[in-house]
Amino acid sequence: MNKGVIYIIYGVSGSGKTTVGRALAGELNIPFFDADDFHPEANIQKMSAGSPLNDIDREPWLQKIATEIINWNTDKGAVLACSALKKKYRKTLESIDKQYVKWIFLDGSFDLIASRLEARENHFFKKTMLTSQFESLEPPENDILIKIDKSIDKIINEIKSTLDTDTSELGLIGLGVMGKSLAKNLLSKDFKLSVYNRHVDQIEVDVAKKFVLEQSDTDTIVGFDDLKKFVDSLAQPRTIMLMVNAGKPVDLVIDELLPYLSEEDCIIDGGNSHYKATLERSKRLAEKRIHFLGTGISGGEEGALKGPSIMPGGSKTAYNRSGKYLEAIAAKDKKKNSCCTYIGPEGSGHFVKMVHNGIEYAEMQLLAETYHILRFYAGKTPVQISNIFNSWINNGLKSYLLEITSDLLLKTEGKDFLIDKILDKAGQKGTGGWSTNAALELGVALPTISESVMARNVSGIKSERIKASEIYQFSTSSNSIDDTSFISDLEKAFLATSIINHHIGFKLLKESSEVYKWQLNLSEIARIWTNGCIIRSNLMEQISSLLLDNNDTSLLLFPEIVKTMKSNINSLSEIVGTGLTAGFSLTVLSAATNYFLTYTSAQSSANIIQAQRDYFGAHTYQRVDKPIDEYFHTNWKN
Ligand SMILES: NC(=O)C1=CN([C@@H]2O[C@H](COP(=O)(O)OP(=O)(O)OC[C@H]3O[C@@H](n4cnc5c(N)ncnc54)[C@H](OP(=O)(O)O)[C@@H]3O)[C@@H](O)[C@H]2O)C=CC1
Ligand SMILES: O=C(CO)[C@H](O)[C@H](O)COP(=O)(O)O
Repeated sequence: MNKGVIYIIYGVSGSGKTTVGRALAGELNIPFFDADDFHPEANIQKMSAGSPLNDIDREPWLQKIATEIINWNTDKGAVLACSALKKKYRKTLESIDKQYVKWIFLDGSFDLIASRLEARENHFFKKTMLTSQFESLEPPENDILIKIDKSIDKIINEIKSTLDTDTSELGLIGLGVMGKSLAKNLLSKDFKLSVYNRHVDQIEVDVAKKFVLEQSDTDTIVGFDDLKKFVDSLAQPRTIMLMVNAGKPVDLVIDELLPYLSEEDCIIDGGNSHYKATLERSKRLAEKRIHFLGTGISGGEEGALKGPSIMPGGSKTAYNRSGKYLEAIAAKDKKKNSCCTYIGPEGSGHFVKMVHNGIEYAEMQLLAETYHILRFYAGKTPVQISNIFNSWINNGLKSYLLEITSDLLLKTEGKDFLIDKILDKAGQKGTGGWSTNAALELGVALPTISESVMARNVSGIKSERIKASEIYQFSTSSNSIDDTSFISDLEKAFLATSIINHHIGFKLLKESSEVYKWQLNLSEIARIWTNGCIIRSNLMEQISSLLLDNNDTSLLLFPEIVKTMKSNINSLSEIVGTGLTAGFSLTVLSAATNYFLTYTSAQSSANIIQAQRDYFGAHTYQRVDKPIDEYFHTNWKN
């Protein structure tokens, strides 16, 4: 482990060493010690009798403190209040490497300190000794000098800003797509930053230093490819943000960091880590008294630069200390509140981000299907489809994903649309699949999201799809259609599916909150998703205000939503029927329709499933005409 810094607040009696020392220790979250508590009894009696101590009296006292300083240095550091008036006393106290000792001298006039001492009661030090203290005082040399004729808050701020001149308040590891944007965002908010990127011979050389040189103001950022120097450049307790790829890289970086960290330091993992991995990391780091904030960040490269949506979960102490950086760089909602909020205990931040991405997967698939049917059933060009999407935006369906899809359709390469040049195999990094696994574990239905994952999987078997299409020779039909009513139905189907998808995503959040006892505030989660993130939309604004009134109700049961669904659901069924008949796969639109029809059916087909289970496996069933806690088995063959 790295060594802790000892901050020694010194000056004559009455200068405020104890008050300032305690406050500074609180700010830095390290222990406070008063040198007076280490006096041998003989010294206390001598001082109480009004006799000044001589250097022989002081020697065992200073030696005892010097030994304590060595101990505190191997732990997480400390703040010490000590008169230390003479240079030789200060030399005795400097029992550890100089770099770990910060001397802070409290400077006040005789009159000011005398008036403060007069106001003191029950203290063994008498005002008459002040003169000898001033006589003994040898002026400080290169120490931090703080004038005490101001409030305690101002004194602490001054000490902190002076200490901060040679340290950064925040460290960021990983200057990839997200790391670079977040670093620029943090700099724009005037935070003092150290950045680190690994060195890989001939591949990754001086990445951080080059990044620093590209910035307009290089005074507030320092770049490193040496991890120890990076850690040493940070103010303690440290806050270090990781923006590296999820999975093994996160553990590798944490393992490399650990030898240099001290207790109370905080690591923020801003990548898309799996929530269970975050839970494990939190436990492992808590054993070393290091805080961990598993933090979902959404907004892509541009969002990270201009203001993402941020979902931190984990140590509340760490959030209280380091959350200010995240809140400052996050996007702002319509009321100018930060789109960053403390989500809940360990793992919850990354769970919420995972569900965000699950909703994102289904919204993307919905847009892909909508584009596909407009292009190949309704025969629209990319430009016409872009215009249709824009008209939907103007009608109130505004969402980031709809906007970028409308935009990307206009991109050309020579005479061609770029969209036609892109291979139809969708990639994925896992968050959609993780959401599906979580839903299976928690027994939640997640059809729109899981079907979007499956659609990406099927898209991946491109060569087999080509072979199958040649064997089956199915053709899609594009009968002459009534443009206006088809596009109007599609718009309604799009809205209905999007509502169903959000209902499904929020149900997963609700169930996780109950099972893991996270007490998720769903309205607040929807609020921080109204800006900065990939799934920001008008619908999210509505969801946030609906959930504000009732955190427990399923979305599809809110009267406002019921009204919207009632006027759109027929169009959804209509579009799915038409599309499937015409030979188009509508994975998410169908999944949403099926979910909705099951969800709104008082009588489902599951009685047949129960009868089958009991028939072949004696799994028992409940009856509609008997109490719910009674189970029955039938001998079906007789
Ligand atoms: N891109 C996006 O839109 C979004 C991404 N995320 C998440 O943010 C995280 C970062 O993503 P992104 O910036 O896009 O990824 P990049 O691939 O652009 O950058 C990854 C960074 O991690 C570093 N890194 C990788 N492995 C190691 C290692 N073993 N030791 C040290 N450093 C390592 C890389 O260093 P080097 O340059 O040396 O390889 C690089 O700086 C991921 O978890 C991602 O899922 C979250 C929201 C949006
Ligand atoms: O988190 C994100 C946005 O919110 C990322 O863009 C995410 O990595 C996209 O996921 P995938 O690559 O699986 O499509």
